[in-house]
Amino acid sequence: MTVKEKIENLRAELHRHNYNYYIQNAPEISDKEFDDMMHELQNLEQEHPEYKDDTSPTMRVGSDLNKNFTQYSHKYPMLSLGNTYSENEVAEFYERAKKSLNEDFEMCCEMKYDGTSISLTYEDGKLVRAVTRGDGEKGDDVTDNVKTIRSIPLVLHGNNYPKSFEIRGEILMPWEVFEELNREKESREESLFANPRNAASGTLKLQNSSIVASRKLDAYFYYLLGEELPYDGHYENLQAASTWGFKISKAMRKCHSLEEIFDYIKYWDVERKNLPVATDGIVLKVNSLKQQKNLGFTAKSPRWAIAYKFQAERALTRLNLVTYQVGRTGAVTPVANLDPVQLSGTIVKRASLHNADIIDGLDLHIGDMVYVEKGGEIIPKITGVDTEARSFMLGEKVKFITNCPECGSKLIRYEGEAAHYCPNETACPPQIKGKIEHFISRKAMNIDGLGPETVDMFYRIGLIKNTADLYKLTVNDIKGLERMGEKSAENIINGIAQSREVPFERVIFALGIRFVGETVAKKIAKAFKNIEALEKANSESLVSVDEIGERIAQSILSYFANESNRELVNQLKAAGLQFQLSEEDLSNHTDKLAGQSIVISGVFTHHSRDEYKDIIERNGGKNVGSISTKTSFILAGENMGPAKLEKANKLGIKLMNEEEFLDLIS
Ligand SMILES: NC(=O)c1ccc[n+]([C@@H]2O[C@H](COP(=O)([O-])OP(=O)(O)OC[C@H]3O[C@@H](n4cnc5c(N)ncnc54)[C@H](O)[C@@H]3O)[C@@H](O)[C@H]2O)c1
Ligand SMILES: [Zn+2]
Repeated sequence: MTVKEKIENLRAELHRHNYNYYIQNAPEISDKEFDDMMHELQNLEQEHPEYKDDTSPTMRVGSDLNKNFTQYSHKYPMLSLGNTYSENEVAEFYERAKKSLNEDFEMCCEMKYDGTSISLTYEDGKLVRAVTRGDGEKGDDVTDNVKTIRSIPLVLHGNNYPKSFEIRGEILMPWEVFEELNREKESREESLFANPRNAASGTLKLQNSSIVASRKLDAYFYYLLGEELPYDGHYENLQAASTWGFKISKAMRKCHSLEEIFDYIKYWDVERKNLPVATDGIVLKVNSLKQQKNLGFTAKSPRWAIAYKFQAERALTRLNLVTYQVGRTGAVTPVANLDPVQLSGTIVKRASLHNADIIDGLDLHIGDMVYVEKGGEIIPKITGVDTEARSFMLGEKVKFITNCPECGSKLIRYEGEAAHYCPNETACPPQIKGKIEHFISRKAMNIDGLGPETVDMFYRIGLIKNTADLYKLTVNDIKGLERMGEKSAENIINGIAQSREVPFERVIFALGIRFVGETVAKKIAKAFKNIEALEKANSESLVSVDEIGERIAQSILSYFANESNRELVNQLKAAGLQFQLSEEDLSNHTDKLAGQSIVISGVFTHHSRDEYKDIIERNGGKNVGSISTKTSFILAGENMGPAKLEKANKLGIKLMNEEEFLDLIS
């Protein structure tokens, strides 16, 4: 590989990881791995200025911009921080500042909170706007969501705050809330958040502020900006801000020597484990704003600050075996079986290896001594191999299996996906069981009294082979089976019978077509109205439905192209399930708002907000959370927020009152 290719590869990889991290909130690699790659690229670019490129990930802040929000330009750019994992580089940073300033200075040390950054603007003591970092130049306006965070003051205390200022800080999801949220997600078989930071930034970008409110976010503030701040000292300004009602960390301290700085680092590396929120390092800032100005900025970060990041806690242990799990979707996950080892308070015996690329990247061998890290995840993972510890006793190189461990089918890998899949959807045991479990789950057919264990048992003893078999069961078939009395048997059979009334959209969801979640199922039900029309749909008619792209369309097509899926649908139809919209649904639906994006704001008299949301959907419109150029109109009640009103005026978006709206759809 030439240097140029190496640089291009690194750039492409870093762009991809930025996207996974900031937009998808689902990183594939650890922060340390990301930072190491970034440093490698920085070094190469420095040695080879001939390959300079302004779009390189080294030149810009990773972007969280999301098309569902209105964007707002920052008055002062929101940058990242230079970071290091080495104490030597902290010392070098300190010496550089000392030399450039050439006068006395103080260094403010503070915790590096690991959440997502936010900029708040206050005017006359009131919160007027909350904007994410975005790409550093402009961010997403998330004011409505931020207003639900209780520790953020909407109105300031006292009266000695500047008339207009900006304050920046970190929005965080406390550990406790994060763990609870992931437990809930796990029980619903949804993918988990990798860490509280991704959970916080994902939550902040939700369209529904009431869900944001239920997630109990918190926030700490660490920069005050404006033309008329009370002090020249960063530390002093923040102490003032705490009297106005902002949450300012008690862990801030001004240091006057490198020794004091290292004491601070040592102390907090241990003590931070007792904090209720995640931290990933220490931030050092030259305290005087005047001196900060003298030191200035690079394209991406200030020269007067640096982040020292803590190493994630890790343990070293032996890899004994790699086993493979087949999930409900057929995805195959490699699992490392380890010599038990103590890590952050628990004993770890197994760790995820994610996919074949990760295994190859580690050059993993059986018997290797491997590093295990937890990094906020529920399942720990392997982050490295101690190659020095290899001896002649080393076992075989780990090779990803080629056939399904459950049914023997040859595994496949979809274009652009990291995972291997077993394609034998209709006969691979964990996939069948998984399909049935999904089918009976609460958001699908919601069959009372029937849980995964019972389904597992029915399958094991050959009572059911697919979801349609459920509808053939009788009380006599199942009473007397493992822990199954007459009463529970009747319950189950009743529950199954009642599920015949479950509406079409949930039946579609229950089929478990890849990529067809609850929302997509709803859209499909509305668009096609019955299963026959859906079976006949082609790629064109599918992608013309809102929120359905190529990937989902392909998946639906290949589902119905499969003979045994069509056969199953026929059996379910014969069993009496709802395979068309109800009369009521059909008569209630119109296309009057088709293609329109509508924002609801204010208080209403004729219907509640939720009723209006429903009315909009039933008439083919789309509810959106915040105003943008794509908004068709605003359904405006009384007391619409001033920020929203201003934005609507600025973008020239029409306001419609309740009566006008009801006229429109009547
Ligand atoms: N794992 C991955 O795939 C992946 C991908 C992209 C980025 N990342 C991680 O994200 C980092 C880049 O993110 P980033 O640009 O937000 O940088 P960063 O998180 O390393 O540091 C900058 C941020 O720190 C926050 N911060 C917390 N406490 C602070 C304080 N007291 N004072 C000032 N700022 C404080 C601010 O939000 C600021 O934007 C990378 O270094 C990497 O570790 C990981
Ligand atoms: Zn299989």
